[in-house]
Amino acid sequence: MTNGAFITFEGIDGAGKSSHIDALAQALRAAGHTVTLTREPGGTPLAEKLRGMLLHDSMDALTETLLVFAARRDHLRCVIEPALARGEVVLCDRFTDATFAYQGAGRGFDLEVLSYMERLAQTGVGLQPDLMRNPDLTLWFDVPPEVAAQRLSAARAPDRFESQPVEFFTRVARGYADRAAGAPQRFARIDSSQPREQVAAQLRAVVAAHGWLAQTP
Ligand SMILES: Nc1ncnc2c1ncn2[C@@H]1O[C@H](COP(=O)(O)OP(=O)(O)O)[C@@H](O)[C@H]1O
Ligand SMILES: Cc1cn([C@H]2C[C@H](O)[C@@H](COP(=O)(O)OP(=O)(O)O)O2)c(=O)[nH]c1=O
Repeated sequence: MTNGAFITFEGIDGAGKSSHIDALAQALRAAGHTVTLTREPGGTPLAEKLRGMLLHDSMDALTETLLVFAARRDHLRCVIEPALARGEVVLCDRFTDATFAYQGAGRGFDLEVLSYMERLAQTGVGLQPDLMRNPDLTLWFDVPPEVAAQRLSAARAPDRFESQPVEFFTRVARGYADRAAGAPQRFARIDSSQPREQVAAQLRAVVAAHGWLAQTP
């Protein structure tokens, strides 16, 4: 058994995840936790190579899904499970909810096949052979797609996913909402259309409510 915690960050591109993950890692470290900060697709040398292909090379939805799960399996085996076994807090920028949202809802890939692949990729990698690894908490940055698009257009050159039209992100956002409805105990919705300071305060309050940070008065 492990005392570690697996916390994932999710949301459409431009929702504001990356703006908060470092600060949360710092707060957790200040509270005495050892934190592994990582991301998907990526987090290992192999998975980072796959990330490069996923973000820049054109491919069909099945190829995309296979690469995403291959990267995830390697990441779980080499980084996430060992960190959790050491009792660390793992903060991961995206995980399987992104696959259901982007490949499933966004690109229309079969959700039942995704569920099967999820089970296959996330089982038998840790100390408990029968356990299917899932996040303990998913921080879902929810923002209207139009707001996210506006933020992104001001921020950076788009990759293959970010250059999709706003209708794609409307489907992706719906995919996240469906995943959240299916696992309400695991998901915490962060209203990411708020100003940055309020988003940070809400985030901190959620993590504190789970006992990983002190409650602020
Ligand atoms: N609450 C916010 N209000 C306004 N702009 C924000 C907010 N949070 C993030 N941004 C800006 O929006 C852009 C996308 O944020 P980012 O954290 O990179 O999103 P993500 O990692 O979810 O794609 C960045 O330019 C960032 O500075
Ligand atoms: C994990 C994952 C990410 N993605 C996509 C979503 C993002 O557009 C992209 C990379 O995610 P991200 O790390 O959020 O990129 P950035 O920090 O540049 O915003 O990969 C999927 O399509 N499926 C997945 O399973």
